[in-house]
Amino acid sequence: MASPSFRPAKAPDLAQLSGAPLMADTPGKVFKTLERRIATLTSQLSPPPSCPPLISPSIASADDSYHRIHGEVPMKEASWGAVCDETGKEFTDIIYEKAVGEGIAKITINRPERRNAFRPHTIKELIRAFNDARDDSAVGVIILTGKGTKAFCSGGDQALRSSDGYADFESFGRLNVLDLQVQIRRLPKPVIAMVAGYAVGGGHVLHMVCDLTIAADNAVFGQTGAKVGSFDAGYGSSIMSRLVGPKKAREMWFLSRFYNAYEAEKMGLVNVVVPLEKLEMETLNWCREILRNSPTAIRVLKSALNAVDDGHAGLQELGGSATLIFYGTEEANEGKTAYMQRRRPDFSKFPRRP
Ligand SMILES: CC(C)(COP(=O)(O)OP(=O)(O)OC[C@H]1O[C@@H](n2cnc3c(N)ncnc32)[C@H](O)[C@@H]1OP(=O)(O)O)[C@@H](O)C(=O)NCCC(=O)NCCSC(=O)CCC(=O)c1ccccc1C(=O)O
Repeated sequence: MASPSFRPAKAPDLAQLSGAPLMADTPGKVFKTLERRIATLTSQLSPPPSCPPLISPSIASADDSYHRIHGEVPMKEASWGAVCDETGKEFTDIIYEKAVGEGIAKITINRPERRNAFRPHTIKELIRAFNDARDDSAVGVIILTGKGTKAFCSGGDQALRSSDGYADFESFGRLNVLDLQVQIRRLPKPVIAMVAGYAVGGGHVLHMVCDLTIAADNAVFGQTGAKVGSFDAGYGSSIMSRLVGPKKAREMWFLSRFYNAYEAEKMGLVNVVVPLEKLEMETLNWCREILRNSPTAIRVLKSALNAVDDGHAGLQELGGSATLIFYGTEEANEGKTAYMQRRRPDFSKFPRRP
């Protein structure tokens, strides 16, 4: 992104400054008045001296012990291995891959001829892939993306929309994308939306429920519901309002406009915008940085960041992580062991910390 530049402060010409009283005054007074007016105009044209630059210099490679110890992650392509479904069959609507030797899974919506619009079957496959990635303890981060460069996802397949949801191979409709949203939100590993092209309608909601969004410079974001007769009154409204603020959220839903990647970044919808050709490399970088960090810290942080907004379900997720950690302690083990040995547990040696 180009660095913002302020217009240089240039001295205004005298014609601008000429006011009737100037001519009648003594030269000393005229000079002082001129000086004051120039100072006022100059202060309006140039940034105040203490104003920090809008883009702060990167400290990613600062020369301090923190950076010397942690260093930078290797910049290299991933080697992807395809994953079949649990019955050994190939997925049809998605591509599911894992990076060889790295804890990264990549799930790609594979309907580029429909701008990666999803049908119920697509969602069922996505749910199965996300379940697998959750259960695989070698996986620490999951990328969600769309096939090709034209679209991340254009929402529900409108050709399959009926009076009770979306119907493909069944005689009744479904809105099963809502189950997928909940699954991503509760999944105890970070999910990163890697967005090239359109992320609109239900596709826009999908990127919003992901933990992070890396956008290519060709990405386009927006809700179309008010134009196509649909709305997401769940996460699609509440998370958006949290991300961009209530006024902007109303604008996005009521007007159904599209926003380019830089506008989306400014609104807080995406974490970073990169050139299209660098999209996957940048996303891999973010994944690798996350993978260097404590998985338990990240698990608890994700549930903590969602807890208030997700109400009881959010607390349950956070509470589940607390129980998981507690089970690993001697104190918890004493309770279980005592039960198994049919004796009274002895918790006396465990501190009652302040
Ligand atoms: C995305 C576009 C802006 C791209 O425009 P363009 O590049 O010009 O391509 P097109 O020529 O329009 O499209 C190529 C091809 O793809 C077909 N297509 C694209 N999008 C869809 C779609 N969503 N459904 C069906 N088909 C689609 C298009 O028809 C073309 O096919 P041809 O055969 O070649 O003609 C533009 O395509 C566009 O505006 N698309 C529609 C975007 C949209 O309105 N999406 C639906 C929003 S509503 C929704 O997603 C609800 C989802 C949902 O299930 C839900 C319900 C209730 C609560 C919550 C949710 C939720 O959160 O998801």
